Amino acid sequence: MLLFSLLDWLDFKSIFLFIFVFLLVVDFQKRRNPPNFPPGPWGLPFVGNVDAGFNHRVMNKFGNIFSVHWGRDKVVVVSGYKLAKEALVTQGDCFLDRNISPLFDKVFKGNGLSTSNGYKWRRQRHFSINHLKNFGEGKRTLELHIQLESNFLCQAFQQEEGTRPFNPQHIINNAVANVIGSLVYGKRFDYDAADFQNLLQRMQQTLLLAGTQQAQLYDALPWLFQYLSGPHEIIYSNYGMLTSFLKRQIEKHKRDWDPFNHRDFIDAYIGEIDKKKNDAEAGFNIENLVICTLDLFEAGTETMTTTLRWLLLYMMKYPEIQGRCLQQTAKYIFHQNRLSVLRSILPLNVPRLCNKDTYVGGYFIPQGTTLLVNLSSVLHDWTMWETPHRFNPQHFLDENGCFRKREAFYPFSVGRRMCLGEQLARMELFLFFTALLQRFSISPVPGQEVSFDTQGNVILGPKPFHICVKDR
Ligand code: HEM
Repeated sequence: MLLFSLLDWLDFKSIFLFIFVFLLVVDFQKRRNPPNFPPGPWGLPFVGNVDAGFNHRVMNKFGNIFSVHWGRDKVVVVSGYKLAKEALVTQGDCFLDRNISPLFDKVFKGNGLSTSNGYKWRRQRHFSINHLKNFGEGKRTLELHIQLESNFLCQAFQQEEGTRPFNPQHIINNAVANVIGSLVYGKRFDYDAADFQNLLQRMQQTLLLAGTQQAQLYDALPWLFQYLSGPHEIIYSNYGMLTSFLKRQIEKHKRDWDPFNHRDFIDAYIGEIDKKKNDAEAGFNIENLVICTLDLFEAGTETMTTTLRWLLLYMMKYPEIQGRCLQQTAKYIFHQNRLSVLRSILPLNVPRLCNKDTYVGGYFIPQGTTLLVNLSSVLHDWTMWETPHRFNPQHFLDENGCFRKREAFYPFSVGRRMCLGEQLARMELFLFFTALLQRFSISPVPGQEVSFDTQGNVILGPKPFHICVKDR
């Protein structure tokens, strides 16, 4: 009896061992790189180089081009101005598509602006850029919205004025969300509206969780991790809330839609659904409208909040630069609306997928490879900047104090898939920043060092901090 059970057990053990070895061999075969593929560090079986510590900061030590494995994907990472430009501009057409991770694919399903590809992406992007232009530069209404919102922002700072330190994050977040909200669904929310605050906090939480090691593991082995608990559950519940909020806005717009008066993005998009009803491939439908609005809302809120928070930190750290900004109505930092803060808040671009065999930096990149560009490394490239690791507004000024354009200014990325909201972002940063600076002097909490410690992997923000403001 005992012998039989032992044999049974041995059998089970050997079958298990056989399957494990077999899977290891398959995994090894799958990971074998073609000749002249960029070299890279060895990763663990099945999950590859998934590691929360493996972010843009440690990437530099592997050289300007290297490869890693992230679960199912072979990923090539390029750094430095020369290679980033080659990949994003010269070879840009080979890397036009996005590689959407399983975690996000479940929500976006090939829709939206940052997560669609091919003809659908081209039509959606073209429509959105036109819309931003008409509401922004053309009609000037967007500028008015921003100015109106900057009054609310200053009022909120005013309430905190004096010696009481406060964390400006949620006020700024609400202000920038209101700008994108006025553009997308034509509405702003007060800074003490609890439901809206909750929504914004969930959006922040989602981006922080998306950069964690557990989220990377989900992407490496989605078939396993979808049955286990982890951050993906919170991420999906947050997206559920966000999309319900946007669906409610869309429903309201549908009810009182007027073909002769398009107040915002949703109105214009509903009109486009009708115009494009014979072109299903272009993807103009309500499902896609939800995802496009989600995309604009997400892409245009946390990025802006984080940049403005960095600006406040730099102003506190360098009071003499704050003084010079004020004298020159902030043109010292923002000449011709150009953001000259040497920080890449999105250290890596949104992953691209190679759509045909090509070469970058002499290395072979086969179709199907994922490309990541280390944008942060371009902003810290020794060959392009005089003092790449110092906050130095002189980088953008010539010897006569006039603005000079810099080739390696890549925070919005470059090429056909670069940031769609760059013009809006520049206008908004300029107007918010100058409004705050003209009204208040900004200083650190007495006795506290200004810290540039960061948090987040997807968006690189400062850790929460407090400021003191005083009426000028
Ligand atoms: C300081 C502010 C911002 C920064 C630094 C920034 C940066 C970026 C970067 C690096 C990308 C990825 C480009 C690539 O893959 O090569 C991107 C994409 C995108 N951004 Fe921004 N962004 C900012 C503000 C905004 C705003 C305000 C909007 C909304 C209007 C926006 C909408 C988008 C969209 C929709 C995409 C996806 C574009 C596509 O895939 O075709 N961004 N942004």
